[in-house]
Amino acid sequence: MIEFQHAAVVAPTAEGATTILHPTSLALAERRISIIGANGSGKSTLARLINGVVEPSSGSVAISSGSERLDSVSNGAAVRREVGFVFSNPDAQLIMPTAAEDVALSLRRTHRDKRERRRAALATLERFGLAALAERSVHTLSGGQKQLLAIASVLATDPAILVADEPTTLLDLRNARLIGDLLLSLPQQVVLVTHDLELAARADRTLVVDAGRVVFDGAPVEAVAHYRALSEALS
Ligand SMILES: Nc1ncnc2c1ncn2[C@@H]1O[C@H](COP(=O)(O)OP(=O)(O)OP(=O)(O)O)[C@@H](O)[C@H]1O
Repeated sequence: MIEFQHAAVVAPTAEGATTILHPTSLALAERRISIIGANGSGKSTLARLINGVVEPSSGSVAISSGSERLDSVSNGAAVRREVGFVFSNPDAQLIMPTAAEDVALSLRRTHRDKRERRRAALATLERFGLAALAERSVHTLSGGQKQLLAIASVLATDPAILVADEPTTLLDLRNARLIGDLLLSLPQQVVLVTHDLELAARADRTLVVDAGRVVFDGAPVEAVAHYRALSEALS
């Protein structure tokens, strides 16, 4: 479960301070949650609060399971172990020379022994259909393969939650569908920020963000209709 309690984000600007996210309270328990909204509305900020990359200026964000509650600020390191994050551009995430080494890097904490770590990395690649690419330089992979590898690297340590910020934006139709299908079929709780309204509509619950506020929270099909109406009102 992801809990926002009056979480707000205010950023300093030359003119003073600007509110990026107004106080927001949410209890997110559904397995697949999508977040939609216009450019600059605050979706990434909302997503980044979940793993503590962005800290709330007031209020709190926490993940909980059973009686355990991990605050994104005071338990930041533990939260980041439980919340994997995938960006739209896999180049920002893939830092090792080969695919196998990149997955192994994610496993450095959980698998201290080098040979064990490599075995686990290869097993992860196998699980995502990437075994044949294990020794390939990540620079030679296609955009779709890179994104799949970035997701595999994040999921290698089996986080409880996966937050993906526009993971299909840079992909062609086929790869966008492939990655979208994969994300929605994961056993993890998935929070998906996307401009792909078809994909967003396949979630269990959808948040619509507008000008730093969650303006709709509910059934995906109704959320998409709400967002379309908002966009039309502006044009
Ligand atoms: N650290 C910061 N300082 C000042 N302004 C910021 C900061 N971070 C974000 N913003 C502003 O807050 C607003 C929301 O940004 P955010 O990245 O959350 O939007 P978004 O909905 O994810 O947009 P997009 O769809 O374009 O990725 C934007 O106007 C952005 O410029």
